Amino acid sequence: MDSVVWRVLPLLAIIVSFLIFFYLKDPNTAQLLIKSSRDDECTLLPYGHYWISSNRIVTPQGIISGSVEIDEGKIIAIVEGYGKKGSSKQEQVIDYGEAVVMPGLIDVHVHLDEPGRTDWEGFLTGTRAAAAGGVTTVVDMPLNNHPSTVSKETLGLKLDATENKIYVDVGFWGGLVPENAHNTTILEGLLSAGVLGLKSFMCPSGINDFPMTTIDHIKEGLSVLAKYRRPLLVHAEIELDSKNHLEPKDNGDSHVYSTYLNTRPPSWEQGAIEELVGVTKDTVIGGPLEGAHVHIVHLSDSSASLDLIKKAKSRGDSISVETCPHYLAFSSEEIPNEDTRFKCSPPIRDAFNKEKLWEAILEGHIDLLSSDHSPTVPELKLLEEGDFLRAWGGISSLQFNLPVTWSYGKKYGVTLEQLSLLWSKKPASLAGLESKGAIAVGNHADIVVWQPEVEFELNDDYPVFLKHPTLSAYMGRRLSGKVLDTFVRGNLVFRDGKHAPAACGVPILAK
Ligand SMILES: NC(=O)NC(NC(N)=O)C(=O)[O-]
Ligand SMILES: [Zn+2]
Ligand SMILES: [Zn+2]
Repeated sequence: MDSVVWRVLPLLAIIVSFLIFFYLKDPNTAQLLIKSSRDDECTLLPYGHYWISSNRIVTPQGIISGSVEIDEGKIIAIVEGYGKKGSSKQEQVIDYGEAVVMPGLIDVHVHLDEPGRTDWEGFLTGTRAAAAGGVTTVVDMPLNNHPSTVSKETLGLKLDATENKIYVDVGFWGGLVPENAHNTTILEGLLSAGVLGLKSFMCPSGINDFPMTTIDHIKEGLSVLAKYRRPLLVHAEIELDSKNHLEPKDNGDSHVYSTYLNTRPPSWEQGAIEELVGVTKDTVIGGPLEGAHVHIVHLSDSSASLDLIKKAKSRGDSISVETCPHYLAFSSEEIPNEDTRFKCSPPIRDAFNKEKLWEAILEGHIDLLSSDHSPTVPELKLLEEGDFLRAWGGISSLQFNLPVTWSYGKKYGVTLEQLSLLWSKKPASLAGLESKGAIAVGNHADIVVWQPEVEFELNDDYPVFLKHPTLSAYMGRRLSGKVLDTFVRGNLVFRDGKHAPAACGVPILAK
């Protein structure tokens, strides 16, 4: 008898390890570190196999009336025809009626500031805010946390810090800085450790251990990235003229927004993008940098800068661009004196610029949206002093992505399908998340359910989960588009102002 057991045991071990391997292996380009045991605390639902019904489900094939079947965190069927289900068995159905069922938002530009600056934000507060806003995946920027994420070791610190603290899935960009641009071993170490791509600044970042890169550093970075087929995200502003970098006393009243606006003219964006498109010409198919991709973050200038990007795209360069809700919601004319909540770089420009950004979005020249959520502590935002030149630059907005872009976009005719491309499908493809970004069979059940027609006031009674709600430029606004429920890989992580008891988001690493 004993000898039989000893013969069967190794066989069993092999079978079990095969099963574990296939369970953990995600068909994505990027891999999720999925926990092996199902934890009831991860979801507000008492079941894991269920149907979601609605009259407005946004799918890649258009808006349908029907039901989505979810099991074990995945979408396993989509059936057209409201009220119909795929099987006759008694099953759990969540009927949302007229509420919109859309893929969860993927925000590829957030600064969660952990480890090192959890007084600014943090994984816990940041991802709770994300879940409350229907954002099911965020990709965290490599700076504002301390130390910056510029090596395999510093990525390791970030991964450790996520433990039991993330309510949505979180990927990571690594930093391209002069030190690693010149050292392929460090850079490849960082890429092999799983960052989804790199990010660099063409002007000072405001963070000491995240120095800016020149176009030569960028070229070196791109030649490594070409091999990994991952993108480089660039903060594209160049300090062109030192005259623009005046001290407050020389440059008008620092409590007036236009004083700050004049320090960062559109020519700064244009100058940086000119240098970039001089390099992206080599990313065309058959070019020496084929496989590399440049993504311009937070575009504000909708004139010459955008024209350069359009031209580069039309000749086949691998280049894309994002803009952010604050450039689409606000204009410089309406920013009150001393209201430093609106300070960011590149700056929010005039109303004409904003109109042209919307036009570019609707015509498909801007590929995607991101929040560039970049909070700090109220003291550094200088809310009391109201000094635009000395205040921290960064807008706090992660929880409001969907209602803001819907509320301000409606009058330009933005559709639900366009929002879902801009906030889910395109960001997923930039970050290499093949099983996310669309309501499609086989994908992760990452879903937001919301009511576009319901209006609300962002006042002190509104449940805001950001660490420092007072910093957000959206407070006090009336918005439309209320998030009801948020699902992350089938877990109901947020409903009716409440989060699931446990934080069961997972880190996403590139393979
Ligand atoms: N260090 C930052 O967070 N900077 C950010 N600040 C902004 N956008 O004002 C950014 O993304 O450039
Ligand atoms: Zn930036
Ligand atoms: Zn940023």
